[in-house]
Amino acid sequence: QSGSVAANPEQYDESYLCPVQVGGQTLNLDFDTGSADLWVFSTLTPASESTGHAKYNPKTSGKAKSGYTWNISYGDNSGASGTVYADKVVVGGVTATSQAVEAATSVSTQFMQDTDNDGLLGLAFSTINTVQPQQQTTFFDTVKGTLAKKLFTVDLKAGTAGTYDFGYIDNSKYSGTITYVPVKTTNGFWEFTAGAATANNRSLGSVGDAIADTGTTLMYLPTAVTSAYYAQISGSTNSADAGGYIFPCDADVPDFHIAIGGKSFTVPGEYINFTPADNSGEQCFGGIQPNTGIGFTILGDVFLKAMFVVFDQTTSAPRLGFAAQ
Ligand SMILES: C[C@H](Cc1ccc(C(C)(C)C)cc1)[C@H](NN)c1nnnn1Cc1ccc2c(c1)OCO2
Repeated sequence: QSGSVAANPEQYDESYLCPVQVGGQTLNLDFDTGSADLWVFSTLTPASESTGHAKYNPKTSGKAKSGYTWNISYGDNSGASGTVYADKVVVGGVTATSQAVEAATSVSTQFMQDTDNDGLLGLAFSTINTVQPQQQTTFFDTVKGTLAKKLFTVDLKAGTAGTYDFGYIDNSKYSGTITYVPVKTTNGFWEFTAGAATANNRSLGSVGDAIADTGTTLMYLPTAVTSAYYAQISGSTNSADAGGYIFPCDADVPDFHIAIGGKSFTVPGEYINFTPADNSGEQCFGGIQPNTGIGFTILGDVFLKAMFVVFDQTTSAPRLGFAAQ
């Protein structure tokens, strides 16, 4: 089988939500290549924590996996936990007849507050799934064997709907050729080595080991690369108040170029002029921030929305394919 689902951006492209049928109920989920749990707001989530969210009702067709629990905490200190059901999950027509659906019985305030978000659908490697006593497979791993090709592609866009395609590569969605690089799976992420970064024809240094993470909004780069980039924007500062680098909204924000597999890819400066940093709208928050304290270099949505990316498990060695949109 194969299929395609829309990826709808929230305001400022903070995250992208995709309609998914879970036990026959449609929920808008944040597809996350940087985590491996499919969890949803549910009728088991206290009303005080779930107003405004679509909820999964396991009573309709879910089969309880008794004694199974899950508990996830994300790098931004948000998190959720709950119990586990097996149910039918359909994404863009691709059907998992019995997928582990992790029903939330508790969610952190960040999730309560984002009422567009009805849960996450993890697309990292199942080795980092949090279900106990027995780890469960991601949606992709559950359906992989039934897909025309064991891959999915990600085509996020700036300020408009993109797509996640499962089982095929749509050649109309990218320009030029796809450049493939090997993936290191030991940490459970789609982790690869990126190369030299430049802006205004000046070297910013090497980006190095990085993860392709659709669930992260921004790019979190090595501090040396980040400071070298902002040295090119007059008036930019790393503001503890704002929580990162900001600059005058009318600044000339240079394009960011990154070498992957020997090819150069461009993130337009306008994607890096990310959002107003304050109500005055005078200062703007950068789409590139330092990876301090995160432990990984993360190429999130600001990077991904300039690219067409193939998450490929067609061979025993997973790989990532990159092309310009
Ligand atoms: C943060 C997301 C996971 C998430 C998504 C959405 C949300 C809200 C809907 C409530 C807005 C919270 C959480 C990411 N996914 N791979 C993730 N999950 N675990 N680590 N990361 C990457 C990281 C780690 C640390 C960081 C960060 C990023 O941004 C700022 O500091």
